[in-house]
Amino acid sequence: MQGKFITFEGIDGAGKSTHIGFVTDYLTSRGKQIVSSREPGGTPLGEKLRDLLLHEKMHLETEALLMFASRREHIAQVIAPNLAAGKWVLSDRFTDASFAYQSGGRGLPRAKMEALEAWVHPELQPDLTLLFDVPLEVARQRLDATRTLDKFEREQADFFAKCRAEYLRRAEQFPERFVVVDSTRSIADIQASLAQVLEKLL
Ligand SMILES: Nc1ncnc2c1ncn2[C@@H]1O[C@H](COP(=O)(O)OP(=O)(O)OP(=O)(O)O)[C@@H](O)[C@H]1O
Ligand SMILES: Cc1cn([C@H]2C[C@H](O)[C@@H](COP(=O)(O)O)O2)c(=O)[nH]c1=O
Repeated sequence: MQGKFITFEGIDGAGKSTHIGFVTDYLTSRGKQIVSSREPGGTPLGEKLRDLLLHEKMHLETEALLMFASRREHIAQVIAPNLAAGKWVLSDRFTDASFAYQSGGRGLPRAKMEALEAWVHPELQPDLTLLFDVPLEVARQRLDATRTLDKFEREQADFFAKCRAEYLRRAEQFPERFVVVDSTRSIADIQASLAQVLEKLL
């Protein structure tokens, strides 16, 4: 039987990476085999592209194309074969991030993103997308507290406002797969909600 595909989304600092370990443990305890991965990245070539994408300046369309190049490799090497083998694949970001960042944040016309999506994965969509949603100021405080910022994380508030708005628009467009998680709550509260969401998928 085909496994399920779960994606984790949100603006930088929203808290999505924090919960991937919890979801992995929860599903493992329910007998699922889990493969956890990320975008950009997830394969040796994808990780090289990630390094470029997070640290080099480039044309907006180059950025969008490299995101999808990394994704194509990720689907071919990790996502598709593992789903076919019955494993559950968790990905820290997928195509909704391209809509949020390259279209919403940077302004690439949505039609171009839709064309790339239709080319690279015409059949594949996540079974569940967890969108961790927080006001920009909360995300910014969490980031500042923890790390050296990359190219995206150094963007201004206006950029993240547009990314967040595009994420929320996607959630409205695809209510059958999106769950918007209020990520201002405590980690324990969020994980209690996640358990309820996951139960419905099992
Ligand atoms: N609900 C929460 N309450 C308080 N702190 C949180 C919460 N969720 C995450 N954090 C903290 O915020 C910081 C950022 O979290 P995390 O790395 O999960 O964010 P992220 O959305 O994955 O960011 P990025 O996309 O940049 O990797 C971490 O220090 C984490 O411990
Ligand atoms: C998949 C994808 C990612 N991005 C951006 C979003 C983040 O700022 C970085 C990845 O960093 P993270 O800490 O691992 O979340 O890349 C993007 O702009 N477009 C995409 O498609």
